[in-house]
Amino acid sequence: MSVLPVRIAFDRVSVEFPTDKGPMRVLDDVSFDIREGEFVSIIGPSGCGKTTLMNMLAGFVKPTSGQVLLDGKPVSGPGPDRGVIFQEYGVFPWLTVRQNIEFGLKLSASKVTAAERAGICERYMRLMGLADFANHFPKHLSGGMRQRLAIARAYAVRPQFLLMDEPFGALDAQTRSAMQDLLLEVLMAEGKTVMLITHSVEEAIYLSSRIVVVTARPARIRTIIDVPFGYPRAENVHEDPHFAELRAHIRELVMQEYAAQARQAATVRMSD
Ligand SMILES: Nc1ncnc2c1ncn2[C@@H]1O[C@H](COP(=O)(O)OP(=O)(O)OP(=O)(O)O)[C@@H](O)[C@H]1O
Repeated sequence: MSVLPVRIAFDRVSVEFPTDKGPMRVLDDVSFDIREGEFVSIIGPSGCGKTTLMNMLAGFVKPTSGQVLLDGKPVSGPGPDRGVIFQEYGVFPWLTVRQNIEFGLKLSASKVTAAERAGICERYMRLMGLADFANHFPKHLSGGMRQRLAIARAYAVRPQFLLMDEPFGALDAQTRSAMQDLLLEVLMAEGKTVMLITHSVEEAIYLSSRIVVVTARPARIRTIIDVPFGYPRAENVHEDPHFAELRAHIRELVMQEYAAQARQAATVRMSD
């Protein structure tokens, strides 16, 4: 069996941010690779450093030590090869729904004609349930619709990499599940390499090929778990007994890290 190439490499990465009390270490010696076409989820306690990990890959934050490599080259800044979707709506309030989706396409290195652009726009507006709102501005959309617009904007550019930070966290359960299925469809059709941050163990197992569990801050790798389900992923995988076992196992690990975080916080309070 041929081994697919490594596209993303975190190589002994540490990050420290300056604070009033001196440098705060957020990531500590993190190393892992993501291969072509892999879907890797990152899961761990709140505030442990997951977004910082993604921000380095997106090119917004530089490591204090170690390096983040994209196809073997250190990340030097943001680029159109990486579609980034944040927790908070990444839409331009001064552009309509259609203009928001078209925006990235106009910038995109892969030149598309105006007719192709219009076609891609229509397709994503339809898929995201936004077709009737093409000429609306974001302020007239619900929070969930704005988030779907942000997702549509990222997908429309067809980036090689999708970097998603809790993209579905603010959506209602039904929309969240529809968005997960749509993401799997987009991946099947276009074959991307994905890094997803999520607080949902269920979501991580349903979507990923591997799950990286990170520790309480400073985030280190606690363990990396191979998800034993292939693609296209059957929707009823949720009912597989292995799914329940894996969910219980990962929940236990994450709970342990939350407990470690609470202990650390108590120690800091006592030493204040
Ligand atoms: N640019 C920055 N300057 C200073 N501190 C920062 C910066 N970015 C993040 N931090 C701090 O680093 C820590 C980790 O933040 P990060 O957003 O990476 O965590 P997270 O695991 O993604 O959290 P959550 O799950 O709650 O989104 C937090 O304490 C945060 O306040």
